Amino acid sequence: MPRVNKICCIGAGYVGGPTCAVIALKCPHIRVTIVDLNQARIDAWNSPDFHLPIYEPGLEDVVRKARGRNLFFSTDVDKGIQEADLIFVSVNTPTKKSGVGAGSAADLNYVELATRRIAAIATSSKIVVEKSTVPCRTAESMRIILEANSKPNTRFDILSNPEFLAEGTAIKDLFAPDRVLIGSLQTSEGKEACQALCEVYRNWVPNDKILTVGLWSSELSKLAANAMLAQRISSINALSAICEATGANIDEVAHSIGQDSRIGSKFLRASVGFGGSCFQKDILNLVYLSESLNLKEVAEYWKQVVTMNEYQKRRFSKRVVDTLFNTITGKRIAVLGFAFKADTGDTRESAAITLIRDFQEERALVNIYDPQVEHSQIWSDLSEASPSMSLETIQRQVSICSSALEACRNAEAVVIATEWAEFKTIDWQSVYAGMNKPAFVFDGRLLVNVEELRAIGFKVAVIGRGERL
Ligand SMILES: NC(=O)c1ccc[n+]([C@@H]2O[C@H](COP(=O)([O-])OP(=O)(O)OC[C@H]3O[C@@H](n4cnc5c(N)ncnc54)[C@H](O)[C@@H]3O)[C@@H](O)[C@H]2O)c1
Ligand SMILES: O=c1ccn([C@@H]2O[C@H](COP(=O)(O)OP(=O)(O)O[C@H]3O[C@H](CO)[C@@H](O)[C@H](O)[C@H]3O)[C@@H](O)[C@H]2O)c(=O)[nH]1
Repeated sequence: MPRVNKICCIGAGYVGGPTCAVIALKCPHIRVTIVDLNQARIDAWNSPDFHLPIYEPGLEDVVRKARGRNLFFSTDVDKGIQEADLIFVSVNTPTKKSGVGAGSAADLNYVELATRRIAAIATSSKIVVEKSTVPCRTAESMRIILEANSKPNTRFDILSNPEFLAEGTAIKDLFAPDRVLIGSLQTSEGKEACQALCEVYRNWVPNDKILTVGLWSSELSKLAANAMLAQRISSINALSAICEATGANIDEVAHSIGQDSRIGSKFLRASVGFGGSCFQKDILNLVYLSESLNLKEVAEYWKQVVTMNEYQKRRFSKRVVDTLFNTITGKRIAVLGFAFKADTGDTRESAAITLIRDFQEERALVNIYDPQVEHSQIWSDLSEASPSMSLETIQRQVSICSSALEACRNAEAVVIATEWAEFKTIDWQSVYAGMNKPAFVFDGRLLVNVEELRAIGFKVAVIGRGERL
């Protein structure tokens, strides 16, 4: 069995960075180099004050312990490839924006470029591990590219090792994963390569949590896991609409059904809609795969999960407008939270972006506060969401504030878009004093104590609760 001494990870993003930093920490005998074409990102990973490019609880501590010891960050992709005996491909696989499959298929250009680079540079045998989330059978395309371009006496074994970490809990998830999934060809060489990667994980993951399967099952399991998780959220959000219309309470409904051990209590939190770089992209990927396989009904089934999510976001912004007497023109709305979930600075597909765009279209004034998201990121997301508006126009309507209290000053309504823990301890009495009356709170994250806020004088609307404000 080949022994892994040197690992290279292509892609220093949300997955490559934390994943390989943890491998370096847990495997001091392995030299891990994370490479990326993006100089600014690598500089941030190497920054002397550990101002890392990603905010993730516990990540700085891991990087402090391993960087310079057996963990390195570099833009020298070729050297990283050349030296490694195992290479993770952890590049982005966004939804295609143009061409065949635009809007649903995964853009595999980055995976292909990285694969071609490996083929061009490698002069010794490598295990190439697909870490990015990809459609079923991508490993086959990678194998064909590598074999067609390989040098004499150089062999490539391809593995699929999808990542299941969630942002905000990435380090916790990597330290104690529910499972590590490794797919390989069921040949003796494929199984040997698989065992070599298993050995790496065995340094800290119990053996019974390391699952070895066929390549295609591994690739499909990743898409399936995200589709099932997102489907739960769309299901609970669909029920939240029924709650609002009937007077049932979604918290009580979620708790009641979650007690059934066959259903389970996790991932049943109604919200303003799921966001993040993965759920929508991966479901659309599954939809495209189903369509390409002529499985029209299967494609329609999964597509509905995304449709419901869009509906939930729209339903929420419409509720804000309807409640504020059918017009928000010229009214100030404080949006608390811009990240797609708590404990991350990531804003990809964040529901807050859609809400703010809807408020802008109604010509409201919007104050935003988020404890982690960079201001430049907010401006770039809002510009992308409203391509017909210049940044100057957007900035006449939208302000970024440095605290929740500041954002709420002179506002008519507060909208909670992200479940940051600090929003649970807001001094609502002071917020109320600074707002125009009647003062409204729209809780899209089931976060506030409704009775307490009503006692102060607020009118409170909560997702999945339809009682009078
Ligand atoms: N973000 C998550 O929580 C998460 C979790 C599990 C799986 N995934 C999957 O992992 C993959 C990576 O996601 P991410 O969030 O880390 O993306 P990301 O955009 O944060 O990082 C990808 C990095 O790859 C680099 N890159 C692209 N092509 C390159 C090349 N040819 N050579 C060197 N560097 C290159 C980019 O510059 C970028 O820094 C995706 O397929 C995603 O679906 C993401
Ligand atoms: O009960 C819930 C749980 C989550 N969410 C929302 O769903 C989105 C996604 O949350 P989460 O899954 O926690 O974060 P991600 O980082 O997107 O992680 C998902 O996507 C990753 C990328 O593929 C996978 O690796 C993870 O296993 C999978 O959980 C966020 O907007 C959450 O606010 C809800 O609305 N209700």
